Amino acid sequence: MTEQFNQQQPGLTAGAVFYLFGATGDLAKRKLFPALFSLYKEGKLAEDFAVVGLARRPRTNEQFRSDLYESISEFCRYKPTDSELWNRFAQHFVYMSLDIHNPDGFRELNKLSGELDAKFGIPGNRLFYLALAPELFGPVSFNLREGGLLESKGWHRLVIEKPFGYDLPSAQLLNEQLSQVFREEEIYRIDHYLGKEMVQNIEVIRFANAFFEPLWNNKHIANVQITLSETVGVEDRGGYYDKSGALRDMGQNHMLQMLTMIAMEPPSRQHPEDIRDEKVKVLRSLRQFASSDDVRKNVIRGQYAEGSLRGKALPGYRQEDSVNPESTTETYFAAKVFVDNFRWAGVPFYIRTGKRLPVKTTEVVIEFKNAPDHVLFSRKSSLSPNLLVIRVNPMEGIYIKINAKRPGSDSEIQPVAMEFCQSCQIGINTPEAYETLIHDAVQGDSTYFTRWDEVAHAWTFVDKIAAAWRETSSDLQLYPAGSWGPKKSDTLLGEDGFFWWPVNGQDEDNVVWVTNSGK
Ligand SMILES: NC(=O)C1=CN([C@@H]2O[C@H](COP(=O)(O)OP(=O)(O)OC[C@H]3O[C@@H](n4cnc5c(N)ncnc54)[C@H](OP(=O)(O)O)[C@@H]3O)[C@@H](O)[C@H]2O)C=CC1
Ligand SMILES: O=C1O[C@H](COP(=O)(O)O)[C@@H](O)[C@H](O)[C@H]1O
Repeated sequence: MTEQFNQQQPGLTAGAVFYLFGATGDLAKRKLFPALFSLYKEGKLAEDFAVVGLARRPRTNEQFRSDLYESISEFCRYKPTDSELWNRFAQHFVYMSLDIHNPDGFRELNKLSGELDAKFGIPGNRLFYLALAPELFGPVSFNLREGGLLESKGWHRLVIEKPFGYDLPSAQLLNEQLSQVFREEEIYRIDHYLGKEMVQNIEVIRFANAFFEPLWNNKHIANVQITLSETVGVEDRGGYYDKSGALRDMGQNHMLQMLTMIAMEPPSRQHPEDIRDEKVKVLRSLRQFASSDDVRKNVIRGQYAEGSLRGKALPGYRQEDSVNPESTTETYFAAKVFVDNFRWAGVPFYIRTGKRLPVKTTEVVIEFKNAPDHVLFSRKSSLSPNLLVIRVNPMEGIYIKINAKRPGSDSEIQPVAMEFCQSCQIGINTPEAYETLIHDAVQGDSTYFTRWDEVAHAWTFVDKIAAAWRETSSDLQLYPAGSWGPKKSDTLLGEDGFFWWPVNGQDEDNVVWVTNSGK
């Protein structure tokens, strides 16, 4: 059956069996179960679905449903207080103990699937969600085929979690394995940042506003700043993180994806492939670092040492569980990146991410070039650049900074901020990224999933940095936990005459706040 983007029934899901591999894991508990409940509660999941939880440890259906209840009570934006709704929802869930390496188990799973199709009136549609360690992605795919699970009449889709490889060669190997079983259009590679409301909003802000769209180029934009800062350390993921580091964990995927959304050309149609084609063009236009020196000059890396945040003492990265006490893995990086195409020639994109920074925030700042210093303005004050700030997370909204006359003064200019806080207005009703993405996958809409060529181009870019870093770790800077990372990342902008604009949560002086609520 040819995979198609289902545009006929927006909002409604075609019935499917969801196979949740890794059903006893952290991701299922914190994100996937809550997402399914929210979709059900909002009527985006009809009654013709079933979920099979799969992992090795034994669980009865009752135990599994009780795990489900706990997870939803703790992590979902809706609570399971309506017992009739809860019971209806829970009866769609069953559990089967299965080791990925056991082909007989997959044949049994196929039998169970037929029973679920019949019970819930499902037309053979199958969505395989792999919330598993990446080395299991290949074996699961082969066993799905061997077990006969891909022989049903309906569609078959594979949703896979990051990381998609460790570098380009390992990603290629993984892709070759998956391609032996699934076609590219059946593979949905998750990048949960693409499911975030404000990341999806970037396209609308850019293309639906007459006062941004004409200015969106190197004639008017001085620089772009993308910050993904976290207050948490590595928590209990030290084993994974120590092999990955910030560049692979956040840079290769979330940061480059956000950059493509900012920099891409308008797609010719609102179709997944057209949008992804435009994103690929941006990735292809990224200026590759020419040498290891070039990397060291333009990419700053750091690792948190002991420090404190809001009065709480924090350990250094090397003291964290499952981390090598002599580790040189970066928990922070900042880079100056160029998109070498006609629109963006000469505009620096500064990107940074780090753990144990003072504030949890994801923001994009578009800094516009100043208007000419007019004789009227230059006497009493200098102009501050206009800013458009897209706040992605945890606060969602838009903030614009413009210049206005200081009331009562002659021609004194002051910066004035206007803010639209989406999350303040919509509150808990903002869908979680995983809800949006699961819904899209069931609909067959792959717009906000990463296509293989995007992944490959992103690895090509990142591998050059990683290779330079492997040569020596002498450029790794330690920064105290709770600080804004290595001082050298300020120099990255300073040498171009710019600085990191304060993000939400940092104080900004001399700004008058005019919010959408008028307060
Ligand atoms: N947790 C998170 O916040 C995020 C996770 N991810 C990605 O999601 C994936 C899952 O992560 P996470 O949930 O944290 O991992 P966990 O280690 O918490 O869970 C792993 C799951 O895999 C199951 N499992 C392991 N080996 C086998 C096997 N041989 N056969 C069957 N099941 C097996 C485990 O169950 P059992 O032991 O019972 O078999 C468990 O349910 C990873 O790829 C991770 O990188 C991505 C972004 C965020
Ligand atoms: O993918 C990942 O993202 C989280 C940050 O996600 P957010 O939605 O909370 O901003 C990060 O903590 C984790 O290390 C990384 O694997």
